[in-house]
Amino acid sequence: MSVESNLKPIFAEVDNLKGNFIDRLRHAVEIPSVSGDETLRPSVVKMGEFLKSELERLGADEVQLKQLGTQPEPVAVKDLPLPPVVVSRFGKDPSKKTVLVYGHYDVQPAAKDDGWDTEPFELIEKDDKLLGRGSTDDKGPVIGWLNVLEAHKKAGIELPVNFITCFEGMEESGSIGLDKLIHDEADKFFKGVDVVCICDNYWLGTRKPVLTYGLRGVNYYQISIEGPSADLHSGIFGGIVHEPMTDLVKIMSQLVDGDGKILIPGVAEMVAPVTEKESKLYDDIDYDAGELAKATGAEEISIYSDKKDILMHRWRYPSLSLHGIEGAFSGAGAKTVIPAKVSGKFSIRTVPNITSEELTKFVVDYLKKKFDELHSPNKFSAGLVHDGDYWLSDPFNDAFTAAKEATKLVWGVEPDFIREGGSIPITITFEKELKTKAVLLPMGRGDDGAHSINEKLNLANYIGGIKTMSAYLHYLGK
Ligand SMILES: C[C@H](N)C(=O)N[C@@H](Cc1c[nH]cn1)C(=O)O
Ligand SMILES: [Zn+2]
Ligand SMILES: [Zn+2]
Repeated sequence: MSVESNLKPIFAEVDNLKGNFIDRLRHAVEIPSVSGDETLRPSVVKMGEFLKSELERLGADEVQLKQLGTQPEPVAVKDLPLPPVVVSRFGKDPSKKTVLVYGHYDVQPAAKDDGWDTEPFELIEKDDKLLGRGSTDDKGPVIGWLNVLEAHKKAGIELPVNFITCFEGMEESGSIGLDKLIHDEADKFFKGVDVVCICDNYWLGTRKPVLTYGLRGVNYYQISIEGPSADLHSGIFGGIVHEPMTDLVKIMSQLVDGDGKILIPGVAEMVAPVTEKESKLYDDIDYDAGELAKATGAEEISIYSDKKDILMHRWRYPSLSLHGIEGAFSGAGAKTVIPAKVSGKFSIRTVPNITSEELTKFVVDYLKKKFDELHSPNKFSAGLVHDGDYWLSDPFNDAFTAAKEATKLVWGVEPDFIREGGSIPITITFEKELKTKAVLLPMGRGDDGAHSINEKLNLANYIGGIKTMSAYLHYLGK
């Protein structure tokens, strides 16, 4: 039978089971598995357990919750258990290829007060969209793989490949512990993997499907400044003490300028120069510069207006973003406090040929120099919180060719091959440790609002994504 005729009954089941698939995602979204919030760690664990029970129900030959020990410093809660990695296996036929699918079941924080129109941990169906935290990043795709298994089962069609899952619960917090697990399991649970398929990014725009062959890395830093032993009244102490927050803001303001230029010496010099061949690749990408305004919801905030400039600065140049200040007053009202200890958080998205070690040296030396220039008596410390490498692959290998065929079958167009500005640091670890290749097959759209308020997944992308994932397995296995 041809791939296409094998897929027909599976696609029919995907359409039939739409309601069940939405309910499965609803259940997942209702578990607030925020890895960055230590108080919600039990929910992250619960989400891992939910996936395990679903995989068992779907007939896995083996499902394990791999424990990763406790979370290393900095943590507020001592001996905080890391969420388990959910590994499972369907089939072990030596005549078939083996595909490992990776996804993450943790999510970014979300609160209605941040400006959401609906409760973030409730799945709302509205205007053919599924709204809720994690709908696109990354519960939709993770649950999508479970749905692929169910559609095969209901259609009575055997999986065309051996299928392994690796679903983690710490991706949004640096994938702590996963590198070691992959290393330890390379010759055990993950032995013989031919392709790693990752569905954890998005189309570039809203109309055309894409396949992704490059990611930026990310280095996350924290600067802490500590002065008085407790917060102080600014009427009593303002003007007569060195304030930690003032020191911190001065330092943070010297990291990047208003045009996105990183002010830390040495960083720009590490970036690989643009070749003529690379420069030409951007010309053919289907991207309208106007999509940037739509995706941000603001007309005038983009630094660049030219398509090539936008894409290059998103994919192949580093960027530095300031994320927040822990310990600072941030509520409503007008509290007149001098915070005693504040920690500034920022990250740098990395690209070829930046190395994490060299970058961290440049960053920490610069931060120390800037603090010394303040002549402040406050206590200063700075360091790397977590890092993960950039990734670049060959979009013409057989793993990408199967993904291209699957995409074309489902969406009726050839996908664009793109890079991505975000980071999935574990991609490179899989490739190195399992001596294999990875493919990024995104489910959601560029305007899904991952990490933002009102995160959504279009129903068409959810259902089309499940069909594309199914087709991918069949083209790969043929
Ligand atoms: C692209 C992916 N869905 C994602 O959102 N990755 C995160 C990874 C990360 C690293 N530190 C914290 N989160 C990202 O790119 O921010
Ligand atoms: Zn993600
Ligand atoms: Zn994310």
